[in-house]
Formats: sequence, structure tokens, C-alpha cells
Amino acid sequence: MTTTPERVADEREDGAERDDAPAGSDPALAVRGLSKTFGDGEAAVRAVDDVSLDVESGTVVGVLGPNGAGKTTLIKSILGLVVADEGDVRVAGADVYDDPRPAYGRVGAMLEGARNVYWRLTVRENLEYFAAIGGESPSAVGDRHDALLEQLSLAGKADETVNDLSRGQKQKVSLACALARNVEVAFLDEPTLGLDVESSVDLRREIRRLADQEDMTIVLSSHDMDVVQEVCDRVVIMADGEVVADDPVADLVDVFRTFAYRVVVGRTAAGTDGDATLGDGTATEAVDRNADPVDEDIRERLHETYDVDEFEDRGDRTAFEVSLGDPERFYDLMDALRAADLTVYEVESVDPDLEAVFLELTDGDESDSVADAGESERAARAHRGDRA
Ligand SMILES: Nc1ncnc2c1ncn2[C@@H]1O[C@H](COP(=O)(O)OP(=O)(O)OP(=O)(O)O)[C@@H](O)[C@H]1O
Repeated sequence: MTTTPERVADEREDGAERDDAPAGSDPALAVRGLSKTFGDGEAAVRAVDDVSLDVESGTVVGVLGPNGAGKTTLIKSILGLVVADEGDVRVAGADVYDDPRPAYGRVGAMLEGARNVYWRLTVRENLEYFAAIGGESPSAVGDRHDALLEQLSLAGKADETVNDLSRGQKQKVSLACALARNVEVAFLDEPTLGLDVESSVDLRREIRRLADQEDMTIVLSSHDMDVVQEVCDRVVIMADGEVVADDPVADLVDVFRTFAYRVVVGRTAAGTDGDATLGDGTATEAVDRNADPVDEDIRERLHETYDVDEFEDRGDRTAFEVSLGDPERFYDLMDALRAADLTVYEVESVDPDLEAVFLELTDGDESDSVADAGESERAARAHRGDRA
């Protein structure tokens, strides 16, 4: 699907309608016009506001949003744990309200981390229990349990009580329980929260494997942008109950690409006596080797011609960020710097990552972000500067 800034903007207004399901087949999950308001009158909170989305089989969708954006209410409404005021939800074509058994029979969920598993039972007993309450004979899914335990590095713990496991191991047991029977759609709320690096890697790998090899459809909420960027095919960003973006991760980042660079320059060592120019033939002041590498006149001219962020002087070098909008202008910039008697020592792309896009779309609410905020904020600033 082609993504444009206009499309992102349209979706903010139109409730993210999508129509990319193959003709004649039901999407694994279809949500239409889902809304939920808590409370009445002035105290009413519209936690989910007219949300629509289709998710195809084998897709991993990340739901992101600042605290209170409505992620949990959306997931709980889909699962029937919160009764929505309006809207329809279908799982593989089955309506969850009219036909809850076949619809929810295909669904697994990990909602409260390790709190939903039985700590006094062993790991394998938990898996058997969750398979049984899902209507499946534990013996029929024994192979599945072995595979899950293997993939999650829990095989050696199968006969230990959950109580005796580490926090990360408990969390992995929780995921395994959500998948203990043959589910087609899984909802995972913060699956990697609080995990050490190794456990998080196990879990990410398993999520991807389930989607790629078992065609499982996975909807996960996470505050960890790295997890979402690495594991998800698509990201839905919510703010104030609404979907503000719904796109493949790469497309979304592309929409906000500004061709921003961080450039480090210094005075060219030789042959610099005399006047320097800034690419347009206009002479600048004669070179003074004791002055800052980028003197005021050159700074002003750079500001006039390009979208340049603040200059940072570091001894005989100066760093600055510039957003070019068009990659072709990069070569003009390099020529201009050389013409101004500057040597370019470093150039680094600072185009936005998912975190920066998230900050942009949610009005910079980074309260729940755990990724590298410094880097991302810089990128977001570059983007904002480009549009100013
Ligand atoms: N049971 C409830 N009663 C009243 N208000 C609620 C209830 N559950 C959620 N809300 C409100 O609905 C809004 C959305 O909450 P929700 O928990 O869905 O957000 P979230 O995106 O999951 O947030 P977080 O990232 O903090 O978990 C919030 O303003 C919240 O206070």
C-alpha cells in the first residue's frame, strides 16, 4: 500500500478505514466502528473512538499509544472483556457477539503478564490446563507444548512449579499458556515488559516464528519501540481513543523522512587564504584561522538556504543538523560547504525512527517511551523543523 502524509492525515479523520483484504476471504480479525465510553456526563471518557481495522492472517500488528490512549480498552473490547458501546468484531468471519464460541475459540490472549498463570502448578500442567479450558485434549496438543517450551528455552523447566521460576521465565510461561491450544489470533499485552535481553530475544523470535511458520495473527501492545519495529509488520498508533496511524512500519517511517543529516565540519587546512564563498558565488569574509570554523556569515547563509538546526562548536570543528527534504539537495549542500572553505569530517543520517514518528503523531507524548529518547527527539525535531 502506498503511504503518503495525506493518507496518515485522512486516517486521523476517517477512523483508519482499510480495504486491503484479498477479495472473497475474511480477514483474521475485522474491527468496525468500535467505540467505548466510560462514565457519564462531564466525567465521561471516550476510551475507544470509532476504531476500525482489518488484520490479515500471519500478520503481527503492534498497537502503540501514550498512557490512556485506549490500547487496553480496544483489546479488551475485541476480546469481550469490556462491553463496547458500538461496533462489530469478527474473527475469521465469525461475529464475536452473535457467534462467540467459534470466534473466541480461535483466540488466545496474554493480558496481565504472569498473573494469569497458576504459580502452584508446573509449567506443563499450566499448558495442559489452558489447553483443556480452551476445549482441547491436552494429549492432542502435547507436541505443540513441547515445541513451545523448546522455542522459549523452557524445556528444562517443564516439570518445575511456576512459583520457582524467574520473572522472565514466568512471563514466557504466560505466553506459552496463551498459545497452549491451536489459536489463530493471539493478543499479547506488553509481552516483553520487564524481560532480560535474552528472554526478550526468545520471545520476539517466537512471536515472529508463530506468524511466519504457523500463519498466526498477532496483535501486541508494547511501549518498547524497538520490539515493535523489529517484530511487527504493521503498527497502529492510538491517541485519545482514535487511530492516528495504521501502516507498515517502514511506510510510516518513510512518510516522515526528511533526509536529515548531522554534519561535522572544520576549516579546510590549506589553500584557504582569501575570500570564501557559499556556493552562490557571494564572497564571505576572509578566512580567520582563530575564528570558529563556521563563522556568523556562513551560519546565516546556511540558515537562509537550508533548514539548519543549532550549531554546536567543538574546538576546531562545528556540528549541525540539516533537513533537506529532497535527497538531491545533499550534493548542493556538500558543494556549498566546500565552497565556504569547510571540510566535511562526518555526515550521519538522522532520519526519524518509529519512536520519532510516534512522538510526532501523539503530540510528543513520550511519557511511556523506553527507547533512546535523545536520538529520537532529535529526529522528531528535524522533522518538525522541516515542516515549519
Ligand atoms: N474501567 C474503567 N473505568 C473508567 N475509565 C477507564 C476504565 N478503563 C480505562 N479507562 C479510561 O479510558 C482511557 C483509556 O484507558 P486504557 O487503559 O485503554 O489506555 P491504554 O492506552 O491502555 O493506557 P496504558 O498505556 O496506560 O495502559 C483512560 O483515560 C482511562 O482512564
